[in-house]
Parts: sequence; structure tokens; C-alpha cells
Amino acid sequence: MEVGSELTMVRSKRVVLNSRTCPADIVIKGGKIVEILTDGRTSAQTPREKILDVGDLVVMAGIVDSHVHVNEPGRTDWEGYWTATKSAAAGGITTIVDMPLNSIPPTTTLENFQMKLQMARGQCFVDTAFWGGVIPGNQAGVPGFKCFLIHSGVDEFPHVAEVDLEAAMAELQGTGCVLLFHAEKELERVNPPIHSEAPDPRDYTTFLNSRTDDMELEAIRIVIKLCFQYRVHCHIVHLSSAEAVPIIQEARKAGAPLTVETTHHYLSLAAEEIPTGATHYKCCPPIRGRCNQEKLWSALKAGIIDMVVSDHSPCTADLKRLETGDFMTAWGGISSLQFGLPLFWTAARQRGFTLHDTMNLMCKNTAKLCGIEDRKGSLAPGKDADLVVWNPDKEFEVKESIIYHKNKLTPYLGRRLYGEVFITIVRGNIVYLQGQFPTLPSGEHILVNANSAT
Ligand SMILES: NC(=O)NC(NC(N)=O)C(=O)[O-]
Ligand SMILES: [Zn+2]
Ligand SMILES: [Zn+2]
Repeated sequence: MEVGSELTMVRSKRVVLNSRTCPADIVIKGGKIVEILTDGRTSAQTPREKILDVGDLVVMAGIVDSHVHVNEPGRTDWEGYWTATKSAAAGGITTIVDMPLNSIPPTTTLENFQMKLQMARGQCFVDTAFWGGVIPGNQAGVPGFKCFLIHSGVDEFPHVAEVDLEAAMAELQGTGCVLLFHAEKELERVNPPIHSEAPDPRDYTTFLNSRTDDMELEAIRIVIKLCFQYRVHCHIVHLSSAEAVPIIQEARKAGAPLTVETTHHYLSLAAEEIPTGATHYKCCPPIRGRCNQEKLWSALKAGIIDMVVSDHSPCTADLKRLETGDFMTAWGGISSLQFGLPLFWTAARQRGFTLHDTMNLMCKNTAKLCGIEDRKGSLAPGKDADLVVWNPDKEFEVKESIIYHKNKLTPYLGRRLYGEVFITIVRGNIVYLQGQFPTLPSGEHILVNANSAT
């Protein structure tokens, strides 16, 4: 079986279905799943050609990573569609959803959106969807939105004030669209800590103390208030502080249309292990302590956190300031797109999470957030034949030679992970086969609209 070929059936002894993991034949036609045959059933449609039998390898719905910064156009040297979607394919991710910032121009107008689509065309190894962006004054209608309550890290994507949010949410009322929040807020410090001498910027705790839990908590309180006030689906991206879990839980119990994600960094890394000057670990909100990490895992297990994404946010190596190790001026963002599944699984398998939980947290719920669950995120007749074939029991090392995204600078270099991806299939096409890629990318561009995939 060679890369690029269009399959007609995938057979495995371990297919992750909605209710169980079992032997099954997935019959594919025209890029769609037409039948899933279990319990030894065959059907008249069982095809005779292009059958891929993967034996005991796990077959799961392709991952939908709803939080990826592809910085093309404008900062393609940070990350572009070719390298980002190649990295996604190598990681079993069959759809990425591109954030509206770090590209120049940002996706804050329909015209800028058209430009993004143009740049993505013919460069995508996997399907690519797009979020729009809300910044002060642009409450124009674009599908699905992201906004910041604190400086975004790039000047061309300013953060919003509550008054901007009120306008945006009034515009969104009744549209079924979701508003995503980078929920951190600068706080006036009544009596700021007086330091005898300036804290060392190379020391991770200096950065950690500049992005405290209460900055997330205050921002999330505002999101919850607006969520109730306007009854618009609000989504908190990359939750880092577990201190916010109780108020999120309480708001959801009270019926707030609120969802929340966390990222692989907060689940796999802890402040205590970040070396001095290791600015490739810098992201906003920051990676917090081990105790916080355990509470995030508990919230994930309890279903209070709905999904796990990468927040792949690369930049050029120089912006990471590794030579000075200055956390305060280094770019905030971690590269990790390709390793999401093994990162999550390596830790989750020890905490009693199942393959089924993994599919829910990384495929089904993220597809639902983006309004593309009718065609992505789980295995069922009628859905796109997006599959990842992987071995949960196979350990491998993150080596620079296997990293496909542009910025090879990731905190996970050298780490040994469980869950090697072998084959990635997008709409019936093999787009990755153990280190090989098709000559022509096959990804298509999906407009993210909470109402429908167009
Ligand atoms: N401009 C960014 O890419 N920001 C991102 N940076 C992080 N997470 O450190 C983000 O998601 O906020
Ligand atoms: Zn963010
Ligand atoms: Zn982000």
C-alpha cells in the first residue's frame, strides 16, 4: 500500500467506535465511511480492492486539533501550511483549525480570510479549518471567533475590553457561533511586591509570578458573566489554572453555554521541571506547578474540561531568546503539534483514561466545538474517512529528525512517548505512512461555522 492511494476498506482488530473498541471493517467510498462492519458481518458493498489490514494496530477517528497557529501569510518563517499540516499528518491529526492570529494580516476581516484561504490552497496535507478574530471595532460577521482579554503577543491583534465584547456578543446572539477567549487579564496590584533587586528574568518563577492564577480567574469571571448575559456559547482556550475549575463547574451546572480546553503542555509539563533560561517552555498562560497539573487531570477525568488541544504556537528560534534565556522578552508559545496524541496518551494511560476517552477529548469534542461534528471527529457512516492508525503500546523518542513543523525547538525533544502514529488517512487517502508523505497534499479548506461545515 503506498501513500496517496485512495482506500476502499480499513480492517483492524481494535477500532475505536462510539461505544466500544472492537474488530471492524471500515468500508470507504468517495472519501466517506459508508459502513462499519462488526461482529464478523460482511456486506455486498465489501470491496475487493485497496484493502488496508492493520492487524492489531488501533484505528481511531483522525484527531481534530482546534487550536493551531499557522502564521501564513506574513510570518511563514514562524510556521506555514506546508510544514504545519505535514507535522499534523505525522501526528494523526486529520483536521487542524487555524487561529486568526500571528499571520499578517490576522483573520479579522473577510478580505484577510480570503487571503488565508488562497495561501493555504495546495499546501495542506490534512484538512484545514479557520477561526475568525474579534478585535476592537471589527464585529463584522466571520465564522467562529477568537479574542484576547490581555495583550496577544502580536500588536496587530489587539486585545478587547468588555465594551468590545458586549458589542461582539450582541452580534453573535442567536447565531449559534462560538466565541473563544484567551482568558487572562492584567490586574491593578494594590500593593505590588517590592523587590530589593529586580527578579532574575532567566528564572522561570519570575515569569510564572508575572502571570498569576488570579489573572486567569478574573478573566474567566468576566467570560462567565457575559456568557450568562448574552447566552452565547463561550469557550475558554488553553486553561492553565486549576483554581478556575470550581467557578467553571458552577457556571456549567447553572446552565452557562460554556466549554473549556486545556493543552498538552499543562498536562505533560510542570513548573518545577523547567530549567533556568529554558525559554522554549514559555507559553501564556504559563505552565504551572505539579499540584496544579494533577488538578487539571482530575477536572479532565470529571468532564469539567471538555477537550485537549496543542496550542501549537511556534516562532523563529531567535525570538525564543535562548542565548539570553530571558523569559520576560522571549516569545510566548510552544511548538508541539505533531506529538499531541502520544503526549496525551503517555500520561493518560497511567491515569486510567481509555482509547475511547482519548477519541472524545481530542477528536469528537473538538470537532463539535468547531461545528464540523457532522463530518469529523468520530467513526460513523456518512462521516469523512479520516483515520489515525497508531500503536498505544509502542514507545518512541522525540528526535529532531522526525519533527516536521518549522520550528524544531520543542520542550519535548528527547522525551520518550507511548503511542507511535503509523498511518494517517484523510477522506480515504493515506497522507502519512511511517515517515512518508504523498507528493501532493490532499487537505481541503473547511470554513468553520458553528452552524454547518461549508
Ligand atoms: N499569539 C499567540 O500565538 N499566542 C499564543 N501564545 C501562547 N499560548 O503562549 C496563545 O495561544 O495565546
Ligand atoms: Zn492564547
Ligand atoms: Zn493559541
